[in-house]
Amino acid sequence: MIQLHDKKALRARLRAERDLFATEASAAVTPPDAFVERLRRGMVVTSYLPLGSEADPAMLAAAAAEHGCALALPHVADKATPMRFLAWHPGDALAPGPFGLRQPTGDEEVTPDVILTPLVGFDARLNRLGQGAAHYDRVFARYPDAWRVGVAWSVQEVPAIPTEMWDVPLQAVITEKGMLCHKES
Ligand SMILES: Nc1nc2c(c(=O)[nH]1)N(C=O)[C@@H](CNc1ccc(C(=O)N[C@@H](CCC(=O)O)C(=O)O)cc1)CN2
Ligand SMILES: Nc1ncnc2c1ncn2[C@@H]1O[C@H](COP(=O)(O)OP(=O)(O)OP(=O)(O)O)[C@@H](O)[C@H]1O
Repeated sequence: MIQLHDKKALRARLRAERDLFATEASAAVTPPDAFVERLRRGMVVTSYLPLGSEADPAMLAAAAAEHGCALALPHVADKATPMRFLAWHPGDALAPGPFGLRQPTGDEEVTPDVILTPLVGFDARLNRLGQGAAHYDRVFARYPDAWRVGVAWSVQEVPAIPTEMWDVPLQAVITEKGMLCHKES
């Protein structure tokens, strides 16, 4: 049985390590060939705008846009309401949301083909630790056919993330060092 405090303590430790890495390193997440090869014209790719020291997926989103993909960003109302993905074009207006987020102002909900996913921690089996609100866990359950790609700094990898019944693993993780991918996906 996984104790709630295990995840809480791991989250706190990993956020601190991520903050340190972001202040000391001048790393960037660039699009690996294996990511670009999966992009097709007309796909919907959801990105996110980094909070604090999160890895920035901007160059992955730019590669997707160059390959004719449509972009979207997450929109949350609060911790309890399910997250939605709203269409967004680079340069479109953003509005302040909860948790210091900047969010799209439109109301065009889209179905994702590729979900670029922020995370607090991951392991080699591509289990993911998030903010603890289960926003992405619920999205993964709702869109099982979307390609689930985590975006992170390499220092966010740990030997094992405690998993629970509802956790849906990622299929790839892209860091400043490249892409980890599950062979079958
Ligand atoms: N950049 C980004 N956008 C995102 C997420 C995310 O993790 N990162 N989300 C993922 O679900 C959704 C927003 N949900 C969130 C849920 C909880 C917290 C939260 O508890 N934040 C902490 C501080 C986090 C930190 O220091 O890194 C807080 O406010 O105390 C943030 C976002 C959608 N957009
Ligand atoms: N698919 C789901 N539907 C409804 N509730 C869920 C679902 N998945 C998880 N939860 C609830 O959300 C809580 C937080 O889950 P968890 O700690 O795994 O979040 P997380 O994966 O770290 O966060 P996130 O996905 O937002 O980044 C759990 O205690 C669980 O009760």
